[in-house]
Amino acid sequence: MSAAAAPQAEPQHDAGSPTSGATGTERARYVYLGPAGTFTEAALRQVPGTEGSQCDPVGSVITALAEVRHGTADFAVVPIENSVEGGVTATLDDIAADDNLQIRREILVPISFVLVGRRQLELNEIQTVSTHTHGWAQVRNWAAAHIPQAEFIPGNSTAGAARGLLDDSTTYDAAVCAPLVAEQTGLPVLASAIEDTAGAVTRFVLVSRPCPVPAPTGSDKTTVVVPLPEDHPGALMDILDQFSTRGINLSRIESRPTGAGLGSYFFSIDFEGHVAEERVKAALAALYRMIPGIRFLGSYPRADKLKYAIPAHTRDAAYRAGQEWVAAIMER
Ligand SMILES: O=C(O)C(=O)C[C@]1(C(=O)O)C=C[C@@H](O)C=C1
Repeated sequence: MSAAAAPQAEPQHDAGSPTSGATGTERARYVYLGPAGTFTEAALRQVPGTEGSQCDPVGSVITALAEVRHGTADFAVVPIENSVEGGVTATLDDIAADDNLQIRREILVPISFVLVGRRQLELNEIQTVSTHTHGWAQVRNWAAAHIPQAEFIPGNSTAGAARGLLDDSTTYDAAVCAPLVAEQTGLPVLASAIEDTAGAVTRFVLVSRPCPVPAPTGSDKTTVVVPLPEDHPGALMDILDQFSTRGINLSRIESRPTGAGLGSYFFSIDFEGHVAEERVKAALAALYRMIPGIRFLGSYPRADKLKYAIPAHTRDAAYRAGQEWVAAIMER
């Protein structure tokens, strides 16, 4: 099926999809980085159709993606990018590892943190504080100013760190988490709105096994993974050229080590546009000719529904006009 002809596959309609792993009578199973109260759960709750579905917390991003790969879950919601701290490397690396996953939609969650304690404590009494490393990175200036004596203990998630305080055997004094977790647990809030950057946002993605690409909405994003070719001077410039020459705007590009050795990298790239657009097809085909190891991770609707401008000479109509002109020459 061509991408353009593919139906708009909203996740709530996926239960009957042969690629979703669930049949028409089964409920789809969603997994997310838990426990209850993580920002990832807040992202999951924004996905239409999750209300009547089985939604299970798991211990890590890697576990969530593995469940989808192995077909024990239909969908995973995982964090991919934070407006302050950048890419979530566990997600970027794992999602790029093979062709068994596809991004179906993106979800944006505003981020604000509170400091909760095992009991009511003065800030200068806190010796140890736990949270997710990405959470810590977003409050580190506040921590340096207000609890400089506190040692950071990395946790699997913000909510996991906070819920750990309910356990008598936990040794740390405080945790950084979402305000909702303080409400859910009743843990005392020692400080509020402690994020270093007001208005921070984390971007999450809903991931399934590969399936037909949803139809373009006119406000879409595409994610690809491009290995950095060896012995190709100017490779990055040549990669970027494929986008710029076709008027395609990148919204994220990050280089990540492949793990195969020093100097071995791949680029994780998001750009504005949908694989059904002629300019995007042309760019992807050109990249494939240059770097056959390129991976397509999905075209999906933008969460902010922002319409982007497509330069006139790279619109589908312009591509068609060009193709017709060449065809007319061949028919002379
Ligand atoms: O620990 C959580 O609550 C998460 O959902 C993970 C996560 C992340 O990986 O960035 C999500 C949003 C916040 O930026 C901090 C942590």
